[in-house]
Amino acid sequence: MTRPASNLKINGLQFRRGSRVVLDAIDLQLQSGAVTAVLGPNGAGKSTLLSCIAGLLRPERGSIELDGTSLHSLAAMQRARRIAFLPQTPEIAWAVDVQTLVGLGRIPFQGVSSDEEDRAAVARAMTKTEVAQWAERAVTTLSGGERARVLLARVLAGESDWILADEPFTGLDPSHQFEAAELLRAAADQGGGVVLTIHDLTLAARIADRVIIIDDGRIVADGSPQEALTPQILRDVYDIDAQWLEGTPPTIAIHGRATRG
Ligand SMILES: Nc1ncnc2c1ncn2[C@@H]1O[C@H](COP(=O)(O)OP(=O)(O)OP(=O)(O)O)[C@@H](O)[C@H]1O
Repeated sequence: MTRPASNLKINGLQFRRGSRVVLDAIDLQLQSGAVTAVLGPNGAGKSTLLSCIAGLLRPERGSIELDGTSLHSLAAMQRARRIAFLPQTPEIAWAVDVQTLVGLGRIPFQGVSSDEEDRAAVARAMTKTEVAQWAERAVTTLSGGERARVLLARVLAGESDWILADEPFTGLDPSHQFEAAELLRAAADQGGGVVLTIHDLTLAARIADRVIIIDDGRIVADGSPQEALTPQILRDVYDIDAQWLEGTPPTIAIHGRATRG
């Protein structure tokens, strides 16, 4: 099943925390059918950008449009049906079972889809992420990585046009990182839009069609992984010496902190 094309258009976005400008002059057009990876140092503004695009934070300046409609003119539930958000450190305060937690991904569809459709979407998401085995278990009894897969299942259960995922691979072992990456890739291949933040350069290069690098609240690189993750940009942004290694697929070797001459 392929979805109709969708786009997110961000113009002149500025977001402040108190007097501090955390994001500035962000202009971006995001197209569905692709995986966009947002990278940058700690505190650069990546999570803030995703929260703005999800409609959870309201920027002081600029506009965000979803298919030509201002994001903030949409009702919260309407927005949530189109854009699913996986936060970086989701709090799970209560011992809800896995199936119920994944079902929370269907809340925006209450009154819109049938119980049967909701159950089927939850089952699909749990199968894809291989969490069905824990359906009855309290989420609080799962390991960090197991919980990360359940949270990914919750986002997939929404079957929304867009998935915004803030560091979705954190805490996952290498095999499950690839599995999660493949699930997000598949969502994009089926016409969905995927925007994720990530710190792993090689995984970003492998999974993303487009890489956006943010430094100190501004976009400093935007292009294919080869265009955006150049040794010079990596040196400027992260202060590291890194190089691309030939291979299938290519990888990025980090030699260490940049040596200053
Ligand atoms: N609730 C908050 N109150 C005040 N400042 C905040 C708040 N949340 C984030 N910030 C600040 O805004 C800046 C951008 O934070 P953000 O979480 O967007 O960075 P990030 O690029 O996602 O970082 P990381 O890679 O460490 O997750 C940081 O300097 C951070 O300290």
